[in-house]
Amino acid sequence: MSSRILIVTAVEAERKAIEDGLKVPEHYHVIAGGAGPASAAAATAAALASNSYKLVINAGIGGGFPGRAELGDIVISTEIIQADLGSETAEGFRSVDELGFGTSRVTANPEAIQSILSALQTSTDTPVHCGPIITVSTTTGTAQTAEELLRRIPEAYAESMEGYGVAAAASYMNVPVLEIRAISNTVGPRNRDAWRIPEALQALTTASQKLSEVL
Ligand SMILES: O=C(O)c1cccc(C(=O)CC[C@H]2O[C@@H](n3cnc4c(=O)[nH]cnc43)[C@H](O)[C@@H]2O)c1
Repeated sequence: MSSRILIVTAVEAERKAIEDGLKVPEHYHVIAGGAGPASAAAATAAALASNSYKLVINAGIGGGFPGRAELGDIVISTEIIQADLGSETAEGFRSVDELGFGTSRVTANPEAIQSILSALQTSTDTPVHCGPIITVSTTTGTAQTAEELLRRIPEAYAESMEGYGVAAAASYMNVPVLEIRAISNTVGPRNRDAWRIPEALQALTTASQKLSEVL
């Protein structure tokens, strides 16, 4: 079995933040696969078709749900959920799972979660949370959408745009997967001036340093 880990980010700045923290870079392949679930799935599938990996990680900055994950915190996924994959009906949104023609959920690898969680909790002051991370094709920009997403997935901690794409490709190839997000902004009314991207990228580098000590 391969000993390498594939890490997929959306953009180059996230890729660099991860790579800057890695202790033994040759044990990892870090790619920026593009924004959104389709680009992320395509990039992950292409990487998995040409090499074998023991684990796939989707990593980057993300939105945190207020009261669950604050700016600069780290969230590790327990489940990766495409929150907008389904149908609108007269009774409201129904996921593909409820409608019976697919799944919008991938369970993250429990052993990898535990290893990363222990490494981060014992060695950094950064708060680390474990919970579902949702994937959306459109970044949430209103309180109404944030409420609707929490109605659909009450236990969500964070939001991103790539997790489910990466997870779907990894699951298809039977490779364990998880998602890690450093919180750059709050999920809710859009306020780009309040995004803390440099701080989130720094938290990502620290997390990458620590995870590369245990994976
Ligand atoms: O402008 C920059 O310097 C810069 C540096 C690093 C990353 C970015 C991005 O815009 C990354 C986009 C990426 O971030 C995720 N993200 C962040 N916040 C949210 C959110 O509230 N809801 C959904 N996704 C979010 C997402 O995965 C994007 O692909 C810019």
